[in-house]
Amino acid sequence: MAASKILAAVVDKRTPLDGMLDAGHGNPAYRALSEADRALCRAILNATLRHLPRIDAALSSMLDTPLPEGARALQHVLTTAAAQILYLDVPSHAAVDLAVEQANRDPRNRRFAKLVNALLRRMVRERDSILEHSSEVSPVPQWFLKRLAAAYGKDEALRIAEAQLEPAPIDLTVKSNPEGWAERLKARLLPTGSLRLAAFEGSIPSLEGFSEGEWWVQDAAASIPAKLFGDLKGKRIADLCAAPGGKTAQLASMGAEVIAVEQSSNRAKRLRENLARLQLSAEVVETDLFAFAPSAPLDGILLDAPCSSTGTTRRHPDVLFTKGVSDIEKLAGLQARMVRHALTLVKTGGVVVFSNCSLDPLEGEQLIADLLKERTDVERVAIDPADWPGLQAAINADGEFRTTPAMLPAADGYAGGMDGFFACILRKR
Ligand SMILES: C[S@@+](CC[C@H](N)C(=O)[O-])C[C@H]1O[C@@H](n2cnc3c(N)ncnc32)[C@H](O)[C@@H]1O
Repeated sequence: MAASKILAAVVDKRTPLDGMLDAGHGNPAYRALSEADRALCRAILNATLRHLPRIDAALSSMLDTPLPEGARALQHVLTTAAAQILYLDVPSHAAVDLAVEQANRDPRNRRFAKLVNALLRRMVRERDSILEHSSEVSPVPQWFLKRLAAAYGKDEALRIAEAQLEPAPIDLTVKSNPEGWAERLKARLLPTGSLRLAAFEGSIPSLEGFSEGEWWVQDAAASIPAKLFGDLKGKRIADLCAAPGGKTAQLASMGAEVIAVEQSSNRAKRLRENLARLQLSAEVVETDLFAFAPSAPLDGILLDAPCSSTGTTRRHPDVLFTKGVSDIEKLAGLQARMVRHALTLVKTGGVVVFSNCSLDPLEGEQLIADLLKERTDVERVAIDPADWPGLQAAINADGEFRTTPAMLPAADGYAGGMDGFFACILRKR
């Protein structure tokens, strides 16, 4: 019940999923559920959104005539039931019964209850053949597949789209001794220096080293930008979009004097809490970065800018339904202004590391190419693939990092993939 309502808010109103699944302030239908039902609701929503184009295709191939325009609520009931039948390890008959009950409960949909029953029962019977044919349908919405194909070519676009069907594994960044922690946590040491946990369902805080602040959760790709600074001992660095603080923590543990700038006070609170657990220190400044004025020019800036987040669809499958091309264009414009502002805050010879978790060149390669065309006082410092063994394929011809979920093959029983990230180094001449 809650799942189909929340799905409606994502798909019809473009409401991001995270906020609605917040235990304190989330959607009332979700908050009314028990812990176990909340977990099931999250699993249903993630499976539904991850496979939505394929579920929609399967449902419409089984309907002689499309559902009427006014039956959106019914469509969401069917889609969440189909996700359970096709992609979740839950009893199919319970999913069918619940969907029929939901149709009966809503006066607008009551007349469709028999259809819901027949359609979903057929889906249970034909499950294997539906799944077999599902690969004929793009796993991501067409608008996104088109943008991926234009940027990466058709074959790579499909590999990236397929990779986003897998939930992201959990990666950790450790303060020190990655080999030792890999052994203790039975994790795989990745070429980024991150640790990847084996399939994990427990609670993160119960893992060894969490309460001692020895590590934090951070996708392998997200750990790359801070590492691009090299030696940071004694350097003054501002992290301009800092919360929840994964990169601030890296900069602080690399020995920098860090100013963490964050405009959202809720997120700044989380950043402070995270730093406290990790026993790392940074000056936290709660402000819009455009109003941030350090007392003296800085040695460096990390600008991990707000973006369309299309590189994080493995963990946020709602992104492809809440964001679109106009958001990418708008965010690219904001990032272009942010990076120009960041360049005013560093000293001559200082660097700005620019990064974000978008897969779209408009927010990465293109944005930097436009900046370099316009500014002769800024140069790009090429990242040397020889410094990044195992990640050479993620460094483009211009010396920028471009990771995608299709990179980093699975190995030794550990999942593959990493977030889509763009990162580059700019130096002020
Ligand atoms: C992609 S997240 C940053 C993630 C962070 N760097 C990390 O590694 O944990 C972007 C952050 O920038 C903040 N932000 C967005 N616009 C901002 C602005 N104009 N000034 C300061 N912070 C901003 C958002 O509130 C959000 O916390």
